[in-house]
Amino acid sequence: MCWFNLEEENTILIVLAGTIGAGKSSLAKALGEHLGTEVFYEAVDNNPVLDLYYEDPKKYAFLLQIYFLNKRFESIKMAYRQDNNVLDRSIFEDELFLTLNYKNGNVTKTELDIYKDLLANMLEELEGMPKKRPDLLVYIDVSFETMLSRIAQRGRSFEQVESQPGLEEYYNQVHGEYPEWYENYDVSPKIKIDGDSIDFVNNPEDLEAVLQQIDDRLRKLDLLA
Ligand SMILES: Nc1ncnc2c1ncn2[C@@H]1O[C@H](COP(=O)(O)OP(=O)(O)OP(=O)(O)O)[C@@H](O)[C@H]1O
Ligand SMILES: Nc1nc(=O)c2ncn([C@H]3C[C@H](O)[C@@H](CO)O3)c2[nH]1
Repeated sequence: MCWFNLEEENTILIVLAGTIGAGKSSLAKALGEHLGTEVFYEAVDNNPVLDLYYEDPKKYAFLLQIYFLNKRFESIKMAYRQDNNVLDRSIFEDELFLTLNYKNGNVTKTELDIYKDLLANMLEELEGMPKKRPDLLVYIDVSFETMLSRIAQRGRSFEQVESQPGLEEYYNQVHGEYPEWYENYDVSPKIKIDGDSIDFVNNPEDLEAVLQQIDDRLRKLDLLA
């Protein structure tokens, strides 16, 4: 497999997108192996705010958004500077969570405005970098039922609906935001993967088919030999 980019910098940057539990980290890992390159995972395990947010979203929403924004900015800056890269959720998805937090009364209008200003400022900085945007966004689409079962299967304690029934409505909201977000995403070419029927985690043939689908798209974009 030969990866090369005919564009600026000789690199390929793929970003993964999709709702909670869609399979982004899993596919990012597989793509990283396929590409033979680094994967920038979302900051979850050492995140000092995430579990607090799930306990008390009103208190911690703004802090969590700033935390993720900072981490995502750091990751994409590094990815833009390095060779081929895969990003498990990117800065372009940040506003989706922020807007939902605003709708739910977890951040104030002032916090929303300050955050949006900061995000715009950061995105402007990225425009000044040698590589200006991802080469491809891979969106994993799953049904709400699949989302819930994957969250349960993965088993992060603070995400479990069993211990906090109110979370089901939050997950429904997050899930509901994604179709429009994907339609409106126009920063780079994009591709949608059916994460319900394709088991790229346990079925090697399904994984091969997904990688093939992504390779084909990269070829059409003249990014892959
Ligand atoms: N296509 C799939 N088929 C079967 N199982 C899957 C699939 N995708 C993911 N899973 C499983 O679902 C769970 C969640 O996957 P993963 O952590 O990759 O999701 P994620 O999109 O990165 O989630 P988050 O948004 O919370 O970071 C894991 O247990 C994973 O093994
Ligand atoms: N509120 C909020 N804002 C974000 O920007 C954001 N990004 C990710 N997450 C949550 C979802 C998963 O539980 C977990 C891993 O994706 O982290 C977020 N939560």
